[in-house]
Amino acid sequence: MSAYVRPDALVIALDGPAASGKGTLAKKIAGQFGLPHLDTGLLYRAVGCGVLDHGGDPGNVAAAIEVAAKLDLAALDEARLRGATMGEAASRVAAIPEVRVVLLDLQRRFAAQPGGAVLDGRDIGTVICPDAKVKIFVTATPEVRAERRFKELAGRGEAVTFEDVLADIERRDARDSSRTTAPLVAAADAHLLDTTTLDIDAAFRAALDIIGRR
Ligand SMILES: Nc1ncnc2c1ncn2[C@@H]1O[C@H](COP(=O)(O)OP(=O)(O)O)[C@@H](O)[C@H]1O
Ligand SMILES: Nc1ccn([C@@H]2O[C@H](COP(=O)(O)OP(=O)(O)O)[C@@H](O)[C@H]2O)c(=O)n1
Repeated sequence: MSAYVRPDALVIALDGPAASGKGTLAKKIAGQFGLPHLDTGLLYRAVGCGVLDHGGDPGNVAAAIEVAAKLDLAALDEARLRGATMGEAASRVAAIPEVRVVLLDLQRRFAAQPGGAVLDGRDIGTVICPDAKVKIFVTATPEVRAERRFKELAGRGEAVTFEDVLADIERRDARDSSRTTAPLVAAADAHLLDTTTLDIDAAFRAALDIIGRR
């Protein structure tokens, strides 16, 4: 069952590949407009993490569905979920169509809050909120994205190399783009925002410009 979104609500959808900067932009946009923000990648990371914690394989359909069905948004351990191994596990459970079905309603209900909401992920503009007022597809070259994620993970004390991070990003992008259900693809009516040569402030200004032109 899909949630009813008021016609005057400002729903903003940001999608894009790993470490393109969509989460950073989504947070800043939500702050600017006083809207709630949902990082939908965290949901898939939490499912992957839950399966791993029970000693399971993220490719195990039954185990992933069971964890997804019991997901508690209030109990997400964000710091842990942002670790490199969780990104890979997330991408594997995210390729299971039944897991996506279980998480669909939760995301739509979040988007249906009275004033609107900002959601970031892979399929927000295409599947979760096809009627979003603004859709932005955030990209950057794989090398620049890997550099950003490498700095982030190294800053958290994770023992990673740039080469490992780049390989992880390319593997996840390929899996996310080629899966049959809700693949990573820009919605036909999304605005493309390439952040390769933009710092966070410049990317934020470009996003505000897109939103202002809606
Ligand atoms: N335009 C940018 N320039 C430089 N670093 C950025 C930019 N946007 C985001 N970052 C940094 O890159 C990393 C990944 O950004 P994040 O917003 O988490 O990406 P995503 O949500 O697309 O995976 C974070 O450490 C963030 O601070
Ligand atoms: N709406 C979404 C969000 C994330 N995901 C999956 O979850 C994984 C982790 O998403 P994320 O947004 O936390 O990853 P990063 O872009 O931050 O690296 C992605 O690689 C996707 O496989 C998805 O399928 N659909």
